[in-house]
Amino acid sequence: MKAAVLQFPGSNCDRDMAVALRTSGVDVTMVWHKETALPDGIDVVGVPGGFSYGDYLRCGAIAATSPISGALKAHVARGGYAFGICNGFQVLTESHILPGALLRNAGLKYICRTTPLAVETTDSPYTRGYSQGQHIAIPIAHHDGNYTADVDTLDRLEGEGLVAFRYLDNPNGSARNIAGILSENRRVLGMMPHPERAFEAAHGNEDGRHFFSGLVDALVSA
Ligand SMILES: NC(=O)CC[C@H](N)C(=O)O
Repeated sequence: MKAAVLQFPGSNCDRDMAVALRTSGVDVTMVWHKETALPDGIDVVGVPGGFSYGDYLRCGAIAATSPISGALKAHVARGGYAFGICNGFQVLTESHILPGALLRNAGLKYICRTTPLAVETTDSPYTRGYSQGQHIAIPIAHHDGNYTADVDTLDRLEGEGLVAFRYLDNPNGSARNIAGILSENRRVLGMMPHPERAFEAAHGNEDGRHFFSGLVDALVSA
């Protein structure tokens, strides 16, 4: 199984994402933002966390117009798999690959801590490694994690079971406690918490491991 991990100037979770994927058995190629094509035979694209382009304009807004973003949009339009963590989620909403937007945290502060989540659906490659309703603890580190969308979109996401994760403590003011969502075809996921930072014993928490092992199981059997 092959993955591409995108790298923008200011990405800082790209190597963590690659380590989590590689440790899960995935062949990973790092792809610089100036590339206009993804490597051949890619099964999934990872859009990592960080501060792409210094968070200028809005988090993820400039990355959404970078050369590689055209290839990402084409990959998703073809039904390809992709996931964005934190700044990656912001890139996916700014690219209009996923609906809604990530606003400044309600408390106006950067928050860096581990937060409890509920797994809202197991019907996706990213969440199938968990059980329905399972409570997990995953680190967050962001200042713009306050998920918002219009009421119709929020109703649709909930009605179609496209909310992947919900905060149990809503640290940032997100609408309906949403921490992560899926695309309509369930092949694209965006989430603010960082499963790659809770991946191995040295992290003191391995709750993020099943995100990657579930993805590998799903795509190997796809
Ligand atoms: N860890 C991250 O990816 C942070 C995303 C973004 N820079 C924010 O602070 O909201």
